[in-house]
Amino acid sequence: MSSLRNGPPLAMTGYLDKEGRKLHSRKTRFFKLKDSALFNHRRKDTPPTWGVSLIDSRVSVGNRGDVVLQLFDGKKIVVFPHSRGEADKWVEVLSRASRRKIGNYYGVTGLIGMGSFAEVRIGYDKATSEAVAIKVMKKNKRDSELMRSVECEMNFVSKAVDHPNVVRTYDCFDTRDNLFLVLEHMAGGMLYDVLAKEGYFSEAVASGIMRDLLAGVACLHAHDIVHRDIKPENVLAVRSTFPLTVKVADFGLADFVLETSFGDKCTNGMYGTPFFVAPEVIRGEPYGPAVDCWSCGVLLYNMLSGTLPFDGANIKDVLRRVRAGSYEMPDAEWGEISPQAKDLVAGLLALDSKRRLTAAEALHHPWITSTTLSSDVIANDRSALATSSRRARMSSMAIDNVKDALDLEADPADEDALAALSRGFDSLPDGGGGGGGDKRAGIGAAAERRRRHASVTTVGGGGSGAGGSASPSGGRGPGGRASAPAVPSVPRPPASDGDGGGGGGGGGGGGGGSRPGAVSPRRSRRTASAATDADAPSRVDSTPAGLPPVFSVKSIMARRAHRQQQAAGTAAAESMRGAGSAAGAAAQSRTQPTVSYDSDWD
Ligand SMILES: Nc1ncnc2c1ncn2[C@@H]1O[C@H](COP(=O)(O)OP(=O)(O)OP(=O)(O)O)[C@@H](O)[C@H]1O
Repeated sequence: MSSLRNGPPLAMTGYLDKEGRKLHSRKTRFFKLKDSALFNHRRKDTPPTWGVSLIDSRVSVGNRGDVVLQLFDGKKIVVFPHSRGEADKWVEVLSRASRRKIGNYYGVTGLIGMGSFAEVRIGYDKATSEAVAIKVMKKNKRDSELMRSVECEMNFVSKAVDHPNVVRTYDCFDTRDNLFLVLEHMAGGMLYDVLAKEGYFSEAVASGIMRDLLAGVACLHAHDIVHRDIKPENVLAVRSTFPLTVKVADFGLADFVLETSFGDKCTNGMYGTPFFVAPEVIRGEPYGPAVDCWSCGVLLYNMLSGTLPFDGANIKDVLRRVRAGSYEMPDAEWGEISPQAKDLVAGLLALDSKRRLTAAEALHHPWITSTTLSSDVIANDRSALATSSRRARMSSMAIDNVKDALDLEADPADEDALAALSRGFDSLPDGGGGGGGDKRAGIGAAAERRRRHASVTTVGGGGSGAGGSASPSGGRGPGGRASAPAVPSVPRPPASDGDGGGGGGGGGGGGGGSRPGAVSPRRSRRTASAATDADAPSRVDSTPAGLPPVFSVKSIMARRAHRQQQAAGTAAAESMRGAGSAAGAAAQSRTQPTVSYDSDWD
């Protein structure tokens, strides 16, 4: 935390004798200072009985060896430290706490956007006038998810990660009611909004973006941090002009990996976004940094083709496909894409996390290191990328329920619950970003694709890396390279708009340039199979042998609870219908601008 501009959040604890307000009797209490908030505990190990904000308070030393705190709202607290030295320390740190007001250092101008747990504002550093982004999380102790997110962000800040591809945290102010993170302002906004506006771009552009992303992820992993939520919305662009520089953002799900007795590094918990989540997370296994590499693979697949590798009619379907790890590379979208690019996708989407490329390995992949990638635009229209990003975001709300849905699978009595879940998923908005609601990158697109394309390459599934048959790079379907859709022959120049991000605009034209003939070395560590199959989604639905069963005591309890909720006619099914899940409803209510923190600024 030492790299923060105005110092790390303050921390101090100790027993003090507190003088009662009326009778002036003294009681020994444990006090905990957390940046600008002071908490009173009966004992060290009991929860706080009260907490006050010290911002704008006055701290003085009384003539009885006491420390007097005059709070901004007029209240007075008198405490007696147990020694003179202790008193000096408390006075010093409490005085600093009284000045830990974000408004003393940063000004705020407008709203950039709202996340599930935070709102992000644009602001400026009062000392330098430099633009900053200020993420405000309003603490709500009853919202355990939110509090966990606050904790993750704080833990991340404590690691003081400093890397050109990780969004910098300049400052952190932890008040009684809010957490303020002052971040490097990413003027380009969300990567996918920039790409969607561009519509068509080359492998060279995509490779540069992946290099940045992988470098950021590799740095996190080197610090033993697993991001756990790598998805398009969490990849931000420095500017919206090309060449793009992107950085990893949002550490609200980040966790530290622990060394297991087997020497593996792992964490656990059900987190992520269905389209981007790794199979080991769905299987409820302990997992590690490899989950981020999987998500990078999904993102790369999506960025190159404009479609998602694991798609389906509902979330359950999507997760089933993720769990099977089998995806297709239809020639219509992939025919034009180089074998090296496909090889990297396959390396990152290896079902077996131990055989998956690490971020550091991926950085050395020929498609990333090559300086001769084609700068001809790929004929896939990616103006719907922002749309797919938004849908992924909405669906992230439902993941806990989806786990239950997977568990419910075998029980016909729960069909209603599943139907409700599917309805919730299907009712997710298509989003409006960019190219006029092209659903190709969204839910249900897989089925549509299968209908349209007779020639596909199927990768993964039953046992990646099991011994290397054809690599996906070489495993084209019998139809060979499909001809690209007709597009204007002149490549579009890169957008030259100003900073500030942008909603996804229309696609625009693109040049269907020829690919360089280079062929990458094939990875031998995964299995790939070519197949021609226009209408056989079931192939990817089978769970590979060796996966643990999804039934658990927890799932049985969840199912029972679900039934009880249904019987009582309560919220579960309704909220799933409305927002994708019960969690969705809670998250939805969070999207209202509720943060009130005037006293911290003024
Ligand atoms: N450093 C930044 N610079 C510019 N914009 C940012 C920055 N950080 C976040 N944003 C934008 O602010 C908005 C909210 O971001 P936030 O990280 O809270 O949530 P999210 O990633 O969109 O969603 P969630 O937390 O629900 O996954 C997003 O539009 C995001 O692009």
